[in-house]
Amino acid sequence: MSRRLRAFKRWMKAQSIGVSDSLDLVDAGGDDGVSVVAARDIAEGEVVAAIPKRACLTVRTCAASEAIEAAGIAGQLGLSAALMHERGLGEASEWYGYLQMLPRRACVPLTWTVGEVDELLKGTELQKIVKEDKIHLHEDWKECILPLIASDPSKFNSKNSGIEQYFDAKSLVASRAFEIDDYHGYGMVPLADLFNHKTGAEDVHFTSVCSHSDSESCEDGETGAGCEDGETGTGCEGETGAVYDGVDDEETSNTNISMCSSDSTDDPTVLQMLMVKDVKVGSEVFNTYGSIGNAALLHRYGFTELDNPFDIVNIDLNLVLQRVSSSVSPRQVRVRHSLWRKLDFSGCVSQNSEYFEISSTGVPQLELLVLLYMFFLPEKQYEQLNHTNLSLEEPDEALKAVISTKIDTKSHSLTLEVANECLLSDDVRCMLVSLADDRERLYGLDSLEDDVKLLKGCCRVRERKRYYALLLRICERKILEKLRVFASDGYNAKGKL
Ligand SMILES: C[S@@+](CC[C@H](N)C(=O)[O-])C[C@H]1O[C@@H](n2cnc3c(N)ncnc32)[C@H](O)[C@@H]1O
Repeated sequence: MSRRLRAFKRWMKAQSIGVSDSLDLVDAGGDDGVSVVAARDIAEGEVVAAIPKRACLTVRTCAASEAIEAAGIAGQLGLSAALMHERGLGEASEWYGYLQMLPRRACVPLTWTVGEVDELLKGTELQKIVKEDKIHLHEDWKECILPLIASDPSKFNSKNSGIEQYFDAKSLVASRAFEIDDYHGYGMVPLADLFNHKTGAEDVHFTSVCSHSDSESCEDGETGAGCEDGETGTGCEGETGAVYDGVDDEETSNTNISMCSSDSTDDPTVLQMLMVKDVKVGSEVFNTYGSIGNAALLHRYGFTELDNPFDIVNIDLNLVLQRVSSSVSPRQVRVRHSLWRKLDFSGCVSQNSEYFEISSTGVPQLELLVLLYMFFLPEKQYEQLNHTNLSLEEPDEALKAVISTKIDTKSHSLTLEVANECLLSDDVRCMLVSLADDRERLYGLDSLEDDVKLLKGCCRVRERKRYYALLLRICERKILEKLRVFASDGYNAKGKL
């Protein structure tokens, strides 16, 4: 066992953090860090860890609580300030045994250089987003952390709370923090943050009994879940007393907990890790950070997964308008785009850009199909649609109106399949293929095959950034391939209508 793990176990024991003897903590070092492995067969329903909330590092529990609260900083920003301050205290921090286990920073794109972002994330949606994040974080630091330094230089200074330290802390908070309850808000939860992620196949859930509810258990199970400006509430004042006593005297062994089912405690001052599946001895025990695509996984946690069913590719609205302009007149693009909006259709909107999602199976967002369909609608049907009186409060009213330019919607029940088939005119299918090509060109000159070859020669441990960025590109490009198949399958499906 590594020295840092031994120190962490001693610290957990002192904090009355209970760990079941069914869990082994394994330290691989480097960016892979620690993982949790089953030391024996574990049964669904077992509580494998119990963590008093007061052992979590939050704005409420940290030594600089007053200064941070007086500055009105909450959410992830407040927690980042708390983390920076505790790290600055070194061995004097109450959380030193925990903090010495953490990497200096998480290997997330936010902490990559701009050069690395431009090279490794070229063509992916993250390239722009991460550069914007960097700018926003600089602003946050100037607007919130600099005044904190000015307000209490005994606690915050440029050495523990400089811009570098802020990026380090923010990357750790984003990739490891949990939402604890209304009172604590976000927190670093020792032990719970050692479980790695597996999409849709987790073994364990993080559970917290809500501070404002007597009976409900609020299951979150996601690290880094929630938004930047999440606020801490003021409901329940401090918790008292140790809850679980370690029963093992050996300094390097787990602080065993004896309870074995979720019924054993409904103590609102304690967080639990509850098994939701049987796990065999020797297997890794996984948590889930949520059902999210690879770009989101890389953005927040610094890794990606092959065959992630929640993976998506985005196609920007501007790219669509540009591509369509090569086939229809600028006036037609403008007028029909505007009718699409009037009918209350829109893409997804994030950070000043509007885009359409293509699912992991290559199926485009319905709104994109509607838009493309409308661009190529013959003038007569377009005029009919333009003059239809619609009550947009009715669900699917606008979609029905669009579809009724092709089929009699009264004699067809409007399923997604029917809608897809109707909207997939020859022009739409051609456009989808062209859009897949346009989107693919953003990755540069290397082909998908080149990327696959590069990945084969890339070491995940030594070249972590390149490896996961390549995997993201490859997965996105495979989705674009599936989009092309979706577009051509439309030919076969056409006869069915
Ligand atoms: C909450 S921590 C999990 C524990 C972490 N392994 C450690 O050493 O502390 C989250 C980080 O673990 C790593 N991680 C978690 N799940 C992973 C996975 N499935 N593949 C690769 N890295 C993973 C990522 O670096 C992520 O930012």
